[in-house]
Amino acid sequence: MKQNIETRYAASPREVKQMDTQGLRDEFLVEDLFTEDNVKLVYSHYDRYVIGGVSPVNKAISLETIDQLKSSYFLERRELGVINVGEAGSVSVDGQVYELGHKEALYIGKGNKEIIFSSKSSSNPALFYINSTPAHKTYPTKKIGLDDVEVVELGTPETSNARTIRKYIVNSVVDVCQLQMGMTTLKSGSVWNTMPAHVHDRRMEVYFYLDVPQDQAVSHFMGEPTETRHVWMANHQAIISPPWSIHSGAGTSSYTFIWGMAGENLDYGDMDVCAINELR
Ligand SMILES: O=C(O)C(=O)C[C@H](O)C(=O)CO
Ligand SMILES: [Zn+2]
Repeated sequence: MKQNIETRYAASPREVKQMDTQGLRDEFLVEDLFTEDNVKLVYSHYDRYVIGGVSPVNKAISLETIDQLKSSYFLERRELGVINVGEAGSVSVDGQVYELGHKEALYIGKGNKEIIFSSKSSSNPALFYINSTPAHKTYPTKKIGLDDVEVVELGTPETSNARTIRKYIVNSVVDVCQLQMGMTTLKSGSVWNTMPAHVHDRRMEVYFYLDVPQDQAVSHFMGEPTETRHVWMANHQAIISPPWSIHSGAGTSSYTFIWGMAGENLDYGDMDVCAINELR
């Protein structure tokens, strides 16, 4: 089994200002997360965040360590969040099997050696979106189903930003060292996520777009609030947001995205909100 691995370095606002379309895409966009019977991993130097996709179709896939970690197994010094964006599947964690249905999540604590991903049916495979961060302590592995999440409603139809935020891996739901993950779904007719936009210099963030119809797209906005850039994104693509950058998007239809964060604190509400009419 191949693990397709990329490294992304951290870039400063000064460098990013000079980037053209392809430069921005090469630096921040994560494509091809799901290829049959493969693992794709992107190791980012922002908070040493790992973004990945695991797509077991005809066989089970084990998560192996990568050179970037210099560890004997992947979770030797890390924790892992998994959200299944495909059909039914399971994750075996040192022999304990967790069944994950569509949009169910699993938090896996540091120190677990053998992580094996499987689909229930090769004709309707699971798609496991994964995020991983360095961890200093072992917390118990926990499945987070749709009934376990914290739900927040934000926005209004009048401002085209009515959406539901589901917090899966946050410290009020599961004990974590630094990883946070959740899912935001736009209501029909609304297109703007994370508007008003914000930054949080204490945490980097990654957005992974899903439920984007094949002939539609999301224009994702990034950059300093007064120096924004956009990146056009398709279904099942992710984008890295540096801590100094806004992360917001407008779709040509409604859609869903998974956000994941790591850094200085676990305070979801620690955001510096940008006035909409001051964005440039
Ligand atoms: O639509 C939103 O607003 C979000 O989903 C915001 C993210 O959760 C986020 O950026 C958290 O920092
Ligand atoms: Zn944010």
